[in-house]
Amino acid sequence: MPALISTRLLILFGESSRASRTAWCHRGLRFLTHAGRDQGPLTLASLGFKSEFERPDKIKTNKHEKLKLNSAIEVPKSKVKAVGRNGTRDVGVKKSLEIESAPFAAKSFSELGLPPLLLERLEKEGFQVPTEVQSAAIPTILKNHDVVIQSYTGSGKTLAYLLPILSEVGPFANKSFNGDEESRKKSEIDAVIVAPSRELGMQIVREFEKLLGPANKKVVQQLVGGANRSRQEEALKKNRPAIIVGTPGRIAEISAAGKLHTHNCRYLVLDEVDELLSFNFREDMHRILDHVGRRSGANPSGPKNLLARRAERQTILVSATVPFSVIRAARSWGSDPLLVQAKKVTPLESLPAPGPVNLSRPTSSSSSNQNLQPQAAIQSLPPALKHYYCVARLQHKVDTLRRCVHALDAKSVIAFMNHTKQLKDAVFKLEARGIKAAELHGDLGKLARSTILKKFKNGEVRVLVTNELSARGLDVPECDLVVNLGLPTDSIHYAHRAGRTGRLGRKGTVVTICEEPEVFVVKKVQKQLGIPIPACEFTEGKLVGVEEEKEPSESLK
Ligand SMILES: Nc1ncnc2c1ncn2[C@@H]1O[C@H](COP(=O)(O)OP(=O)(O)OP(=O)(O)O)[C@@H](O)[C@H]1O
Repeated sequence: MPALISTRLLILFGESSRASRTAWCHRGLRFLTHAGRDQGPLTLASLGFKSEFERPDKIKTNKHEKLKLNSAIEVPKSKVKAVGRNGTRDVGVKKSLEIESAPFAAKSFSELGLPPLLLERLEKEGFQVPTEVQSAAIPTILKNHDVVIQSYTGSGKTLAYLLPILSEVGPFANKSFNGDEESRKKSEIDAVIVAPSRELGMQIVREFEKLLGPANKKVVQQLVGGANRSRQEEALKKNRPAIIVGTPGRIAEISAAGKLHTHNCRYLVLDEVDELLSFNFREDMHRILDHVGRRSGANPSGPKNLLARRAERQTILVSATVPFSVIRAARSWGSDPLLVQAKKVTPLESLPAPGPVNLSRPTSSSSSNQNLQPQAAIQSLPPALKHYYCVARLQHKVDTLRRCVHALDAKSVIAFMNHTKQLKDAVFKLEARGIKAAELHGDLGKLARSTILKKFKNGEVRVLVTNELSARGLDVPECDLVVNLGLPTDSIHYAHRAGRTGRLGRKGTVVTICEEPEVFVVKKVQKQLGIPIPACEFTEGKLVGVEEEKEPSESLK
């Protein structure tokens, strides 16, 4: 039964008093988040692995590598794999993993073993210091491990996999790994990156293009739905891209038509993997997993084929939220996969199976969601985010949003609603009150979607009213406020929506506007994420804190 919360106006915050309340919230946030995470540093040594270094000849070494190899971990012969110079994996070679020596907090990209040409490009594009997750992931991927990359929204996970791929594929790669031009022409796609939405796919392509520069743009091609398929197929034939980025449906479609040759592919990246494992994508993902990096000539139905697949490609799974279903998938698709987080690399085999599922309410159609654990969301939020909730009647929600935008003086706002039909009405109401707004949802065409996003990114649109489509991966660094006008289905969805703001250390606020009977959902999200979400109101153009009087039964819990 929903908790009954009577509220009383507590303080009228001016800028300074708001700051002090914020500081309180932050202390609470840090403490709770820290308490949730602080189980001592988990290193491979602490997990009982041998600290001994051996570098067998067959394993590739990166010439540019400047890592200090202080210690290493020896892995049983049977479980070792590596990518050879021609892109095939040498299986059964004794290999040492220098995970512990990965410079988790590298001061520059040059410490991470990237090729000089790529370092030059990074500098040109203004990327100077790698983030923590990049510092951990780049050397680990360069050492050929299958990985699951988990770190909070906006922490730079895209470059964490993109840079090691560009170190070995395309114009910046060491030629001895890349092969000569002739063999590259003969070879197929080298890297397949899958994303659950067109917007995210296009964003990843732009990130690649930024580093590749105009001269090498054709090394990467996007294969997203909603665009002309035959044009994409023609471009594949003409440009022979080494990297493709796309949505599951379009990649599977072109692959099934025999126009996409990925059997010798070296990298398969699933960005927002927990979403890609959902029921909606099941068939397409099946095809992709079956055909990317498969040894040509292998019997597709036999059990040996699975082993062949494992041996051929490097699988990189990425998300801010990693439920156990992803861990299980990574274990079955990869060999000795590692979980890479900021400052931490853990063998997946050492992770315990999850406890009983405890979700606030039934989730969407996603089958993987059945396996979601509240813990999956805990480390997914940027620590500097501020969270509030505000009670409003359904018919007053949009007006409350307007007052919220003014009170926080937010410049770039993403407002989430659950039903597409409601978006137009909300936009109309906001525009009528002089706030530039636009709707973004899946029913719009590709062109309309990219035009709206462009306008939002360049500041022409102040409030983007959208649905779950924009919850994952969308990177608009300027976004300083996220508002939930419709409640997210669970803490995982809350985390992804919230993560559209406060990216890469920036300030950000998340406000959930809900009806009184929905407050219990906010309370559950708060508990599952381990963050304070205090109540607030918007009065006289200011954010006003509201004290909550707990039910007697609640205070006894
Ligand atoms: N080392 C870096 N230095 C400066 N900016 C960076 C660096 N790494 C990434 N960025 C920028 O940070 C922003 C967020 O990165 P990215 O989108 O990869 O985050 P993410 O962790 O994938 O987030 P999400 O989980 O929401 O998908 C992007 O604008 C990216 O260009």
